[in-house]
Amino acid sequence: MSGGEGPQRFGARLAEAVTAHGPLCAGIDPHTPLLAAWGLTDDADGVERFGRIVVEALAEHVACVKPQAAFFERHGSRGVAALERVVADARAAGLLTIVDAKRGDIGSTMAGYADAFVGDSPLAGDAVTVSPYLGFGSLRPLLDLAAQHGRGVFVLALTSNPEGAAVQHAVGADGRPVARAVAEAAAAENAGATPYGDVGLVVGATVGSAVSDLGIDLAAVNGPLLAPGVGAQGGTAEDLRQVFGDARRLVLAASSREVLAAGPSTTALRDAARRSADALTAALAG
Ligand SMILES: O=c1ccn([C@@H]2O[C@H](COP(=O)(O)O)[C@@H](O)[C@H]2O)c(=O)[nH]1
Repeated sequence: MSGGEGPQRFGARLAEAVTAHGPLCAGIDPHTPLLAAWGLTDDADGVERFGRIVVEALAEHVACVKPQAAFFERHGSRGVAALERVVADARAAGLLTIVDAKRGDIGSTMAGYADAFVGDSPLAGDAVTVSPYLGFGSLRPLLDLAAQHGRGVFVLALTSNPEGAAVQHAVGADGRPVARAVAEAAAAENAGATPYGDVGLVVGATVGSAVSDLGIDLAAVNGPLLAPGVGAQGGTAEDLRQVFGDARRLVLAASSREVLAAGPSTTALRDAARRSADALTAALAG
């Protein structure tokens, strides 16, 4: 979608936000111990308050936020309504939102997830995470609706957890490692887009040498590379340079618990996020 024909594309909006605020996507993960530490109840009201505090603290200070849908869904319909209000709050504050929902299903059901997460539903943020492990092609309805609405999609490629390798490093029938096939499919979606396309990948900060070992050309993806695992999972800003190499200009690092541990003070949250964004900017520069 080019300028003037519809909503500004996600890739363009994200690139602008990263230029303004640095490559940090702050997670909104209201874990039970964090809710307790913040003096909040472990229910729908607590997770909503938690999310809205993060939005208030970080709007105009970070490129985007990533609410983790699981922590809202665990409180049922009231939790889902809380997530909707956090997404609305972020939008009103001008903060980009990636809803980390990791949906994936057969194509016909994917159309339902598309309506929920990249269509007109109140659950739709600026982008959503999805799983390609029912086949990249099964994502088609969601990829198409996201493009129509100027929204983004982050496809799991090399996840930050150690168990992911058993599936993602496996070599498929066509001789390509599964994660490389996912990366090449994302690249095809983004061909020709500037500054980059709307279909990103999830590649953990903790994956070590997997990108080069599997022969994955991340720069060719030409889409944002969401890198969770910085902070609580042991990944560092310096690791990102090693993992992403020439593709580092595409990196959007995700960090949740490390930043959230500074709350509930909005000033302390903001300071923690700024420190993290500055370290990431420095590590990824040049
Ligand atoms: O490969 C992945 C994909 C997603 N995540 C999510 O990111 C955050 C990480 O939280 P931290 O507190 O910074 O560890 C969380 O919501 C995960 O579900 C990931 O970690 N790895």
